[in-house]
Amino acid sequence: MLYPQTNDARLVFSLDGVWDFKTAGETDYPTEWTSAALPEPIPMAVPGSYNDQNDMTDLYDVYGWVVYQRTFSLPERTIEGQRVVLRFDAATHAADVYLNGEKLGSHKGGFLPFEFDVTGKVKAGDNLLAVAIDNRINQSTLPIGNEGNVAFFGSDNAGIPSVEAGKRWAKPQNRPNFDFFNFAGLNRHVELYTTPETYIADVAVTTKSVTEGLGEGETGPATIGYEVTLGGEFAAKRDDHVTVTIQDEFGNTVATATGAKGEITLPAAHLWNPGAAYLYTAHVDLAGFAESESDEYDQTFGIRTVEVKDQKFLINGKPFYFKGFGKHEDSYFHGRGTDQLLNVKDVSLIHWLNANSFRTSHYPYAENMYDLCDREGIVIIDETPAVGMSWPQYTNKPLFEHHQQVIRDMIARDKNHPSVVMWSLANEPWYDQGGEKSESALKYFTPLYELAHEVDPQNRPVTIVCCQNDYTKDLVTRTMDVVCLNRYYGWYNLSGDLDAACYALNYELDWWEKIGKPVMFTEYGADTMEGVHGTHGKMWSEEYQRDYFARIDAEIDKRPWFIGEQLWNFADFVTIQGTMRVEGNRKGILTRDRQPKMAAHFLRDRWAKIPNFGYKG
Ligand SMILES: CCCCCC[C@@H]1NC[C@@H](O)[C@H](O)[C@H]1C(=O)O
Repeated sequence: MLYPQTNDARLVFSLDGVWDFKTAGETDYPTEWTSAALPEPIPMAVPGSYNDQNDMTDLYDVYGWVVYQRTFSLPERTIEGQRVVLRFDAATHAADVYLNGEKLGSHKGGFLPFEFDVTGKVKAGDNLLAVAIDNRINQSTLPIGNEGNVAFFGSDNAGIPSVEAGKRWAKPQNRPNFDFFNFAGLNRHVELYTTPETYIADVAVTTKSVTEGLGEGETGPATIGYEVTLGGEFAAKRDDHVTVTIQDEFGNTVATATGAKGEITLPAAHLWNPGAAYLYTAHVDLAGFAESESDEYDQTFGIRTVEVKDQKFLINGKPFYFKGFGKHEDSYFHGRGTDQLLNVKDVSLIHWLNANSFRTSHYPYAENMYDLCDREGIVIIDETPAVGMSWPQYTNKPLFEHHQQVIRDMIARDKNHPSVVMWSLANEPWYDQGGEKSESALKYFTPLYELAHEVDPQNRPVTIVCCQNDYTKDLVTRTMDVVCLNRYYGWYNLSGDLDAACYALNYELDWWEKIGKPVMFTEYGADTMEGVHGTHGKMWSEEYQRDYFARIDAEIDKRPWFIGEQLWNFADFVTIQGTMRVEGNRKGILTRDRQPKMAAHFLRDRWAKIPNFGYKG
């Protein structure tokens, strides 16, 4: 799905700003709110989660529907004879969309874009846009919500009559089976855009071959593939009207081709590398017989290959070592709302830390973060919102079909980003119960692994991120291209005892050595309250977090097939309230307002000495 672009053939109108907002019911919303002005609305900024924007009411406890509304006006000359599309970069978690009182449709899933063709429905002059959003999560949504009364890390004294009576009496709430706050609403940009009636619907660029072993700044022959998909009335007859011009990062034309699909060899290609990005632009031109069939689109891309081979993760044929973290889209006031300034600051902190990568835990992030990483040479593991799953889900057919759609949509959106080097199907699905439960997980995830490989034009590696589990009974993780481990030896188990933690880690790594796959950490860490210290750092102290990484890293350094260390987490982040969380999860090596804890300085020094390539030979 192409990101909206303004050019000679297209126009983009942002619908961001302050909308009207009102909370509605648990299971529905008043129909009249979709076609007439909201009664006594409150202001709500878009993009942004609604939860933290108003202190007159507790929007952290919303369970069910809210309604956003705004009017907008368009001049006749900009929409006449054009295709007009209404696009949501995301709406969390489910949305019903109405334009001038007519329901355009619905969308399920809170982290990927969706759009409606509103040609002939949007009018010159004033239009009323109403969006109803449901924040409920359950056993059939991604992410997963518990349908009982306890969330992930929630506490309970089940069985006590008074407690059970209180649970029955309590007002319904979301019970996330995941460890991040369920921020909701119009978290990302909303826009209208126009295209000609026959238009460029999609562009896919792949790297077919490169000259391996090039040093930084060196060039060599490379071949790329491209495929342009057209849409609209005359799409089927216009493939030969497509021209593709490849421009280097200075805008100079370095190659051209005609036809909707083909290969182009550049004799002196600059490769995209971690820490040394180089972006080209594929300028796609559709020259129809009339203006209504003439379109253009600029698609940036990077020339690089990705491959798993001999227990190594190769980028442009060189063994890459992941240095980084799991992150969250999480910040004061914005909640999960997209914030380009924070993205720019976080990327500067990734550089400051001498890191080179992160995982989009635990959902696809906003597109502008991937664009930033493309230009900054930062590597991304792109993850679906499948977090909190366990064996009842593995036979849930509607959920499986939704998971398939999420994988298709995520890859369709992110396929051209050179920063994206691997897809993660899920985070910490519980699947080590053995027997038919472990088998049911394998039956669920194997087709998803195959689907990701099938729908990705670049055929990148595919993984799944497994939690601290009985790895001998986990039949799924070992089938992935890369084994991604979330391990908390010394925190959630063998707590405070780093000697025993290292022993146990090596005990498990000896087992993985026999599996013959590349292995990396996608999570390891310790909750840390900034300002807590000790001469013999105990848990929650800054010294313990530093010692934790120092000790564990010394062990993984001994394993040549251990290809990366992504710790948990880049920064502190908000979760549900509970006995295990103090204003959220404190495993950040940075505080939520991005100040470094002691471990950040240790890691910055460690990672300064670890090269992007060849660290393990
Ligand atoms: C009992 C072992 C469970 C370990 C689970 C560790 C969790 N992984 C997923 C992340 O979203 C959580 O924040 C992390 C944690 O709790 O800090």
